[in-house]
Formats: sequence, C-alpha cells, structure tokens
Amino acid sequence: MAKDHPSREIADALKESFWALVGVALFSATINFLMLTGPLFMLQVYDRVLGSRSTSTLIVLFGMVVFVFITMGILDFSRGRVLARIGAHLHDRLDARVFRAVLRQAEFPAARARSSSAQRDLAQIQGLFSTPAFSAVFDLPWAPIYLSVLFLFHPLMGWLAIASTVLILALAVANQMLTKRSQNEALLAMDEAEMRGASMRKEIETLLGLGMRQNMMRRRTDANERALDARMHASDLGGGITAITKAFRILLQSTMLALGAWLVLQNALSAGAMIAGSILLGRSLGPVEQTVAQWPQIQRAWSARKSLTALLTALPERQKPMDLPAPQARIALNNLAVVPPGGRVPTLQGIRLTAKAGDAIAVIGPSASGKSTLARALVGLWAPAQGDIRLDGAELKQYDPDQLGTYLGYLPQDIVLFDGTIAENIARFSNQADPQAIVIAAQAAAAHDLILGLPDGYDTRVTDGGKELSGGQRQRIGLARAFYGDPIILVLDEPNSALDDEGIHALNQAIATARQLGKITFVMSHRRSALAHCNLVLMIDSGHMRAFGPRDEVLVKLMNAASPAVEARKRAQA
Ligand SMILES: Nc1ncnc2c1ncn2[C@@H]1O[C@H](COP(=O)(O)OP(=O)(O)OP(=O)(O)O)[C@@H](O)[C@H]1O
Repeated sequence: MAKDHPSREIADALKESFWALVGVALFSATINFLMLTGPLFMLQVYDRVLGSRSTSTLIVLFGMVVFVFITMGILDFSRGRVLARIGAHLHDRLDARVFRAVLRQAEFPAARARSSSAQRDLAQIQGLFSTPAFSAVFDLPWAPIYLSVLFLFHPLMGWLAIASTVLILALAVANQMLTKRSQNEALLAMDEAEMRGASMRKEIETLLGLGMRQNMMRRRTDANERALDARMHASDLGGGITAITKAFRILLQSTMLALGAWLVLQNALSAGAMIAGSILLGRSLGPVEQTVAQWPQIQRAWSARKSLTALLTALPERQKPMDLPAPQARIALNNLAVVPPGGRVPTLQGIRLTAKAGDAIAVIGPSASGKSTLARALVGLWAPAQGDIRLDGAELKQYDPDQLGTYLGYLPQDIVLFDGTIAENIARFSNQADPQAIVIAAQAAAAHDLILGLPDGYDTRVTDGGKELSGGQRQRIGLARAFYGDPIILVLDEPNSALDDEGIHALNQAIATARQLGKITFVMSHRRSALAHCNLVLMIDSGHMRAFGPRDEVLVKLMNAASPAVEARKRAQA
C-alpha cells in the first residue's frame, strides 16, 4: 500500500503568515542589534567619558541610550503582538478542520473511549507563539554575532564565551534526556486520571447505586498518584540541573570579568572592553538560556505538531461528493457485510433485500444478532465491508454525509438529547427551524401531547443528555427528531424498549403514518408489538439473514421451523 504523505496543512496554514514572520525576523534583528547599545555605552563611559571627564559627552551618550532603549521596548512589544496574532490565525485556520478530524476519530468506538488531545495540541502550538520561547528562537541566530564581537575584543574572551555556550547547552540536553521519560509518564497518567474522573462524574448514579464509589475513587487516585510521582521525579531532576545552570552562569560572568582584568593587566585590553565583554557574554548566553528554559514548551509544541500531523494525515478531509438529486424512497441491500470500525470479523453478512415507498420492515433476532449493526450501516455510520447499500440507485457514500442525514431519520438505541430546548432538539438544531415542521414531526411521532404536557412545552430545556426526562419520554422525543424534515428512510433501533402501552400504541401509529406518507421504515426490535404495522420481516441470527419477506409468511415459516425443535424438547422433557 502506498505510504500516506504527511499532511502539510499546519505548514500551509503557517505559510499564510509568511510575511508576518519575515516582519518578526526583521524586528528581532533590529532588537538584537540595538542590544549592543548597553555594552557599547559601557565601553564609551569607561574609555571616553571617564578618560576625558566630559559631562556633556556623558549627557549626549545617555540621551542616545534612552532613545535606543525606548525604541527597542516598542519593537519588542510589537513583535510579541504580531507573534500572538500569527498563533491566533493558525488556530483559527485549523480549529474547524481539527475538530472535524476529532469527530471522525470518534466514529471508531475504541477512539471514542479515549479523550482526544488534538484540540489541546492545537492550543499548545498556538500558545508557543505568545510565549518568550518563540521570540528566543528568533534571537538565537544573534548569539554568534555577540560572540564575534567578543572575539574582536580578544580571542581568549571569544573562546571562553564559546565554551560557556557549549556547557550550558550540554546541561540543557542532560536535563532533557533525564526528564523526558518521567514527563511523558506524568502526561499519560494525568490523562488517565482525568478520564476516570470524567466517567465517574457522568455515571455518578450507577456508582452510588452499586456502592462502587470508593473502588472507582481508588482507581482514579492511583492514576493521579502515578502522575504526581512522575512529575516529582522530573521536577527533582530538572530542578537540580536548573540550579546548577544558574550558579554556573553567574560564575561564568565573573570568570569573564576576571579574564578581562587579567588581559587589562597584560595591557591587551582596555578597562571598558573588560566590562563590556562581561555584559556581552550575558547577552550572547541570554537567547541560549531562554531557549533552554522554554525548551519543554518548545518540545511539547513540537510533539503536538507531530501528533496533529499524524491525525490530519490519517483522517484527510473528505472530498465532498457531487450533489445528487433528493432520492426517491427505494432501497436495496446487496449481499451486505459489515465489520465494525476497528474490528476484523463481520458482525453482519449476506444481507440481501429491497424495499420501496410505504414498506415497514421489522428486523428481528436475538441479542447480539446484528440488528444495531444493520441500523448503523443503513444510516451510513458503518461502511459496508462487502456488498453495498443503494438508496435510489446510488451507494450511500455517494451522498454528502450531511445531506444524507437529512434524508434519514435515525433513532439510536441509546437516545441522547443535546443541551437546548425540546424544539431545538427535534429540529436537529437547524438554524432555519420551522415551528410548524417541528409540530408536524412531533405529531407524526405521536409525541405532540406528551411535549405539551412538559413544564414549558416545546421550550422545555434539557441538559445532561436529556436525563431529566423519563426513558419513554426521551424515546418519543427522539422519534419526533427522527421524523423531522420529512426523511424518506426511518431507522428505529429498539424504539419501544422504554415505552408503556400508550407509548407502544403511539409508536405503532407513527409507523402507520410513515407508511402512509410513503417512507421506508426499519424497526429493529425484540418485542412482538413492533410487528403490528410492519408489512415485511427480516430475521437475522448471528449476523446472518435467516428469512426475509412478507410478515405473515416469514412468521409462519419461523413457527414451522421452531415447532420440530419445540416437539423434540417436549419429548425429551417427558
Ligand atoms: N463497536 C463494535 N465493535 C466491535 N464489535 C461490535 C461493536 N458493536 C457491536 N459489536 C458486535 O456485533 C455483534 C452484533 O451486535 P449488535 O449490537 O448489532 O446486536 P443487536 O442484535 O443489536 O443486539 P441487541 O439486541 O442486544 O441490541 C455483537 O457480537 C457485538 O459484540
């Protein structure tokens, strides 16, 4: 298989800020050039002002220094602002794309269980632009220029500065190597603790009801303690090396002063150059030190870039298919086999059927026979591993997924309502929701009266996935949501699992209405009551199609097939 080329989307988004980055580099060049003012001023004061004892020279020089430093301050401030905006632009350009990739990743059940770090990664890259770390990177190329000036003063001073830079870099590398593993361990354990905490908050009722709180607390605390231990380890090691670096740096500056003084005694240097040399050493080590201090952040942003690139490469933007005309209610499943995402074994295979406007198909079968798998395949969530599903002649993948969703009405087995009003939920949060269409959907789902009976009717707010409603209420509102927008195919996965007699009657009414309106309805169910208004039955068992056809024929066939087995069991019991 051809190897995917790594996504260039981050680099391309950054390229849009090319001229801003050039501006930052020019600002940095000017700032660093102006930084030479301090040592030069020192040199002039010692060698010129003190020698000539001229107050007016001092005043002129000082005036120039004040002007230069104010200019430098303004440039530095502007550079920070430009960099922050480059970061914000990058975030803005990639945010929606990254979130689409996160959502696609969540289509894989295994990935859904993990918390996605992609948005944190993007924020990490953006954050890098607003920290001193990024400015330090621009300042870094200037260190050799400061070093050259030191060489001009005296070669020994230049060599001492080079040795100092190498030593500081060596300490930084040692710090990095010693702490990297612990830092990674800490991050992983923190993620785990966070995930465990979040699932505990979400499922608090189960925890309390089953007396599991202490046990689950222990699991979360374990992960937290591991994170803390790893962080402490990294901080002990890193702290030690940072302290050594700091002491070493102060010692180096004094060493440079001592070297300068010795050179003055040898008549090889002026007193001004001695002081200026010490300041220049500080200046040349500054960006190196700052880069080293910010290194963890630079590194985090670098690995964030790597994992974001991996995500964007693995989940490229889907090409929008050509718009097809709205389909007619006609569906065909041709030798369909489905493998759950990330799985290897088909959980459904050899399904062949066709259905037309007004058909209602009851999909029956024991637990784990593949009914929900079929529901997911029918709404395009799980792609066929073999065969295909054709809606009005076109494979589901030939439709734009967002557009396809409007032709379909899906009632998943676990119904979740989103934060908002009941009306917004039924209208699928469309910003052009038509109140009349909402009421029509609710009436078709026989949920209108139920909704009117809620405290604020259609304006009743739900939070927490709709848990403030009863299971049956949620199911009927979910059904109204499936009916919204006049879909042509309805896929109702266990729509009656939480319904009472009145609810079941309402559901059957809804199926009858759907048939009259010319829709195709699939009803996955364990309960016989769901068969009442279906004209077709599909029986599946262990992922295989056992029977399909007109309801009464299939039921008779199933009863006949079951009776010899029943007789045999009766005989055995006798
Ligand atoms: N996300 C998944 N990844 C891997 N296997 C899965 C996944 N979802 C379901 N399965 C497997 O597919 C098989 C069929 O499951 P499915 O949920 O389709 O059955 P079902 O008939 O709807 O069951 P029930 O009536 O209990 O809801 C089961 O063996 C199940 O373990």
